[in-house]
Amino acid sequence: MTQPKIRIRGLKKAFGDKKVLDGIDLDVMPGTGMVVIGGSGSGKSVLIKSIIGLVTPDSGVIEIDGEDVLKASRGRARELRAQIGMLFQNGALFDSLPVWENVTFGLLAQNKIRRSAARDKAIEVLAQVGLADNVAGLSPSELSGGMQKRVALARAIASEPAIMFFDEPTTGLDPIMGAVIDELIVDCVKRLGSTSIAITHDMASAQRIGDRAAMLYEGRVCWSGLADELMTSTDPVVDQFTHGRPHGPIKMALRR
Ligand SMILES: Nc1ncnc2c1ncn2[C@@H]1O[C@H](COP(=O)(O)OP(=O)(O)OP(=O)(O)O)[C@@H](O)[C@H]1O
Repeated sequence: MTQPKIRIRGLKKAFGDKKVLDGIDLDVMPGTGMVVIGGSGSGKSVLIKSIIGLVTPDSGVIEIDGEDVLKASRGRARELRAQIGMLFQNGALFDSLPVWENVTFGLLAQNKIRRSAARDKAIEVLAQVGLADNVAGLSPSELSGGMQKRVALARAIASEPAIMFFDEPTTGLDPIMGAVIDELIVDCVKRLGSTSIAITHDMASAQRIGDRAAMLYEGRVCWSGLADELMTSTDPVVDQFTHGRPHGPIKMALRR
């Protein structure tokens, strides 16, 4: 049987008395794309942050290539996590640095590239996301939202990561630019043969970039299946969420 690239079992995380993750089980098979959906505050970001090491879970297992990063030595956990490239929701670009330095930031920080070669490398990666040479010297603040997403994607793929995480990659983009970014994501992931996890609220995007999908609800994966089945699922929670129905099993915490 093929070993999952990422295997999560019984993952729990509470903040104070608030149980955010309450026993997450998830398998992501090598070379496949998993989309994680769920309401605001359902723990999608906490899940991703637990995998990349920004949040320390209370208990559970997070295996990468069959090794539990939560039990591994600090050095080994860092090695396993070094395979991960991340596209943050807001791009997380540094306005104080030109685009080329943003793109090669991780490579320079890990001494994977000489500074003298960084600009050429950035131009090469920028071309893969459809950006011209002259963008390399600009500040991120001079770019449109769509171009910033492309730069952030270029940074995420620069180290050719075996695993890629995308946190709401199309949020804030118009529908056409959203579809263009999704196409770039699918192309990049396919070219690199990477395994991916994407968080999204955009069902069209979920179906474009995901092979499989998992829905978080009440701290657990309440449903998982093919991304193509998201809109036709008869699961009442998935049906309410994907169609944005105001009434159903999901009770929204309304502010008074
Ligand atoms: N460091 C933290 N300290 C305290 N509470 C936190 C912390 N990080 C997350 N939370 C809480 O955990 C819950 C889940 O947050 P998370 O960001 O994972 O939600 P999400 O599903 O990604 O939501 P959204 O779709 O709105 O981005 C929220 O109630 C949030 O307030």
